[in-house]
Amino acid sequence: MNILEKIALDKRAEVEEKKDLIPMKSLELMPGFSRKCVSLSQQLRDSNTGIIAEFKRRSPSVPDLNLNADVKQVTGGYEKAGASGISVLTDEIYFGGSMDDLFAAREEVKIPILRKDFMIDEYQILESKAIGADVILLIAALLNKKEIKAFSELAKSLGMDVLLEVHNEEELQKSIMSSIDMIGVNNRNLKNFDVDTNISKELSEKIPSEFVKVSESGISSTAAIKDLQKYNFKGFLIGGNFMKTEDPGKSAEEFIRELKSKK
Ligand SMILES: O=C(O)c1ccccc1NCC(=O)[C@H](O)[C@H](O)COP(=O)(O)O
Repeated sequence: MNILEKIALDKRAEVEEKKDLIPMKSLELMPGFSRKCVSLSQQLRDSNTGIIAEFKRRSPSVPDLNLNADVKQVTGGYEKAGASGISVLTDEIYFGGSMDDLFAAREEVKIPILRKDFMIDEYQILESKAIGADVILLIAALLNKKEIKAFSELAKSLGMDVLLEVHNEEELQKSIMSSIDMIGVNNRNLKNFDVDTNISKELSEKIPSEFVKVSESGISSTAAIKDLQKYNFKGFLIGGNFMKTEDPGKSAEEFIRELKSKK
């Protein structure tokens, strides 16, 4: 069983438990439901930098990234740095995140927040809206075409944007549909954790132009972004490169300043 299959298995058990604790109907009474979402895809279209800065304490590939990081301090720093959006890991078992982290980030920032988790049930889409997310992530490797359609249409009906993540052409082909806003290419091979931004470049021309293209994982230099921009990528999801430092907000600020200064 690969790591993604393992995560999905645990996630199913977690979601079933949650459904008993907070029924779907109760989610609709939570504050996020009355909040109007801010569109990440629009922010990326309008930006010359397009950084989606991620808050994560640890991950399967880096188990001790920044275990004691303060979510408000980091996400506030990312917003001040000029990030177009923020990604918050809410998975607890593998990433040390929580719904409280996203809730706290929502209190701190105005820019769009992507809920980074492993969506396998409609319950999680409603939950994302309830806690104040603007965007959900759907991972094509975890879902069939029918699920991608149902989950993305539900998210759109709640006013959220949808970022659909692929790692190969087969996943891309099954995911092309009008309820998707952004297509993210994950440069990380989740079987062995190798990262290679050439995956983004190779898939770029196969992504129809109506979708905002996002390159995810393993980005650690402004030169890599300048290169990916030549392939029409507008969004760049960066986690470890910022979170491994003592002050991720400052690290993002220096990175974005350097990116802006490059022709
Ligand atoms: O990061 C991992 O080890 C990982 C393992 C299994 C599933 C997902 C994983 N990462 C989630 C992400 O998508 C990344 O956190 C995100 O793209 C940022 O990547 P990076 O800039 O390389 O930290």
